[in-house]
Amino acid sequence: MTSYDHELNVALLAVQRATLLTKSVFHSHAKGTLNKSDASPVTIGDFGAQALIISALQHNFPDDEIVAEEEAKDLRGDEGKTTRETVWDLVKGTKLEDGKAEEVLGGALKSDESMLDIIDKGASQGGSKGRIWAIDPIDGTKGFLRGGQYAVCLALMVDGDVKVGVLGCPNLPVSDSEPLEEGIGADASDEEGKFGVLFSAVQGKGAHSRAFSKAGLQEAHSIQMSPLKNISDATFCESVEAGHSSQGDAAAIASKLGITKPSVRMDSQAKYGSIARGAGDLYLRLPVRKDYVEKIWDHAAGDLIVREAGGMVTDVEGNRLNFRLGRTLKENKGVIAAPKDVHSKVIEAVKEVLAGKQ
Ligand SMILES: Nc1ncnc2c1ncn2[C@@H]1O[C@H](COP(=O)(O)O)[C@@H](OP(=O)(O)O)[C@H]1O
Ligand SMILES: [Mg+2]
Ligand SMILES: [Mg+2]
Ligand SMILES: [Mg+2]
Repeated sequence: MTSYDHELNVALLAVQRATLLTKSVFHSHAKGTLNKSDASPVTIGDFGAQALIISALQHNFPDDEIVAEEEAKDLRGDEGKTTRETVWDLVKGTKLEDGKAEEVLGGALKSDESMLDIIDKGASQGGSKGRIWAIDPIDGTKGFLRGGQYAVCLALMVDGDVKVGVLGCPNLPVSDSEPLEEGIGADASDEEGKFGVLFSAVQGKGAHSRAFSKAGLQEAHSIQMSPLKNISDATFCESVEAGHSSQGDAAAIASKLGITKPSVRMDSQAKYGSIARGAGDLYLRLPVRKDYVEKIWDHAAGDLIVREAGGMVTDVEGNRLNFRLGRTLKENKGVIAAPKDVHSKVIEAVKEVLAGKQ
C-alpha cells in the first residue's frame, strides 16, 4: 500500500511556501486585481501561489496531472506585462527560511516565461484515472481582498478518490480550541504565532492541524469533529458571499433543526477546516443558482479533511461529492458537511426546505 508520506510532505511545504507569498501580497496592499470572464476576481497572489505550487509538484511528481483554477492568459503579451513582472518578483522572492525544505520543493523557478508555462500546467481536464492534483491557489479571493478568511488548497486524487488534502489558512487561529469567529483583520494575522494553520489529511490516517511556519513544518496535532449530542446546539458555517450560498435557505434549515445560534460566515475552505477541528459543527452550502456547477478545487481537500475527522460530506441530496467527472462536480449541487451521526438528520431538513421552495 502506498503511504503517501512524500506526497503529504511536499503538499504541506508547497502550501506553506505559497501562503508566504499570499501573505506578502496582502501586506503590499496593491493586489493587482483582474476580473475573469465570469466576473470573479483574480489577484497577483492567486497567480503567484499557483506558480509556486505547480513548480513544486512538477519537481517531485513530473508525471502527475494538475487541475488548477487559474490560467496565465491575462499575464501574457504586452497587456499583461506589468502584472507579469509583479507576479514574477513575488515568485522569485518567496522562499521558505529552511534550505532543506526549499530543496524538497526544487528551489526557485527559472524565468518569468517559464513561470507562465508552469501556471498553465494546471489545465488538465481531470477525470477518474490516475494521479491528479487539484489546486485552488487562493480560495475565497473575495475574503482575501476584504482581509477575511482565505485558504491555499491542494489535494491529490488517485483514480478519482481524494488521497491527500492540505489547506493553508493564514487568518485562522492556530489553536484548535479557539471559538469560531468570522474573518479577522489583517493586523491580527500579524500577531506572530497566534494565527496561521495548516490542515491536512491522508485517506485512512486521520486529519491533523499544525501551526504555520516560515521555515520547515511545525509539529502536527490530530483533530476530530466535536461530538454533538443535540443538533439544536450546533454552530453552522456558511459563505460570507450571499451569491455563493443561499443564506435564507440555511437559516430555514437551521430553524427546522432547532438551531438558535447565529451562523458563522467565513470565506473559503476555512469552513471545512474549522468544523474538522471542532470549532464549528456544520457547513451548509445551498445553491443560489440552478446553473452553477461547483469546482473540484473548491472542495477536494476539505472533503477529505472533514471525513478523516469523523464527518460526512455530501451534496444537498445526500450523495457523496464525485471528483471523477472532470474539473467540476457536475453531478452534485451544494455541500452539506456534518458529524457522521447527525448528517442524515441535517439532510432531511435540507430536503424539506428545498422541496418547500419548488
Ligand atoms: N454562484 C456561485 N455559487 C457557489 N460558489 C461560487 C459561485 N460563484 C463562485 N463560487 C465559488 O465560491 C468560492 C468561494 O467560496 P466561499 O463562498 O465558500 O468563500 C470561489 O472560489 P475562489 O475564491 O477560489 O474563486 C468560487 O469558486
Ligand atoms: Mg476564483
Ligand atoms: Mg475557490
Ligand atoms: Mg481561487
